[in-house]
Amino acid sequence: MTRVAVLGAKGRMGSESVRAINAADGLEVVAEIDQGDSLDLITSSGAEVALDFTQPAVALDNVTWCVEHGVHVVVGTSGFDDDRIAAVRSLLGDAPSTGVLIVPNFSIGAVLMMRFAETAAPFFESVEVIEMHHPDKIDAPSGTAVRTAELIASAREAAGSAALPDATTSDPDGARGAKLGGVPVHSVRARGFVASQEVLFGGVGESFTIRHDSHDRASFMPGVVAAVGAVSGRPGVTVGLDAVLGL
Ligand SMILES: NC(=O)C1=CN([C@@H]2O[C@H](COP(=O)(O)OP(=O)(O)OC[C@H]3O[C@@H](n4cnc5c(N)ncnc54)[C@H](OP(=O)(O)O)[C@@H]3O)[C@@H](O)[C@H]2O)C=CC1
Ligand SMILES: O=C(O)C1=N[C@H](C(=O)O)C[C@H](O)C1
Repeated sequence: MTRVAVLGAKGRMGSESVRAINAADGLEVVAEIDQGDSLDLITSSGAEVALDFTQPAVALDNVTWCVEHGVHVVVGTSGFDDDRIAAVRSLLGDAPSTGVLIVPNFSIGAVLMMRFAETAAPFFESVEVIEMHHPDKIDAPSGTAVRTAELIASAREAAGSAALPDATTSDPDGARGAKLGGVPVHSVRARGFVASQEVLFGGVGESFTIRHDSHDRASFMPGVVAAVGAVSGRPGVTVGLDAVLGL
């Protein structure tokens, strides 16, 4: 049995993860940690793996604590952009024995959406990302949108793509969205959504849209279980679920 601590255990994702992990073969939740609880519960419960679903402001501190105590950690919390990932890499140093698996989105459809967007990126003149989430989400843009934009920007840079065409000279209210790596990202917060995203590509005479919808948080659970089961066998920092899924 792999012993697992869940951080943010009373939250939307944490509570669903506790149920999914306890229902999975070979995994058991030994610590349910939420706001106000000491992280010492991780070590006192004998957890080998921690799963973080807290909030962006505290997740890096939680990861640091886990690495310093030799506990493998799966990070589901958003906010891990390239700068934060670099901070985790330097925390682990040159000879990491602890695994840190940072997963912007655990759903298989979202993982494929990001992969397909990265593949399409060099082939179109224009690209924009629209993400849609429930209005209780505290951060914007979503971690998935940040990761998608970073992958698109890297693929375009590697291919020597030109800057996106855009004649806008007046945008006092930010209608053209946030620019991440030069890619416009638009965030919608509306009741009825769980997590959705569209990546819109445009070329001469054509458009190409990749869309993914999570209608229920159950969509994240197979990925959560796979990540928690895999992290101890992956020392160092891994970003995304691709390698765990064999993509
Ligand atoms: N990677 C993925 O596939 C997914 C990632 N997410 C991300 O996961 C994170 C959590 O989302 P969600 O479950 O919806 O959020 P919730 O607000 O429902 O849950 C977060 C929980 O963490 C608790 N918490 C806050 N700070 C701490 C702390 N320092 N230590 C322990 N617990 C703490 C909160 O308590 P309190 O409310 O009292 O502050 C709350 O119970 C977000 O960043 C979200 O973007 C969400 C869905 C999928
Ligand atoms: O807060 C959420 O709900 C989600 N957060 C993650 C993100 O910021 O990308 C993953 C998914 O989109 C749901």
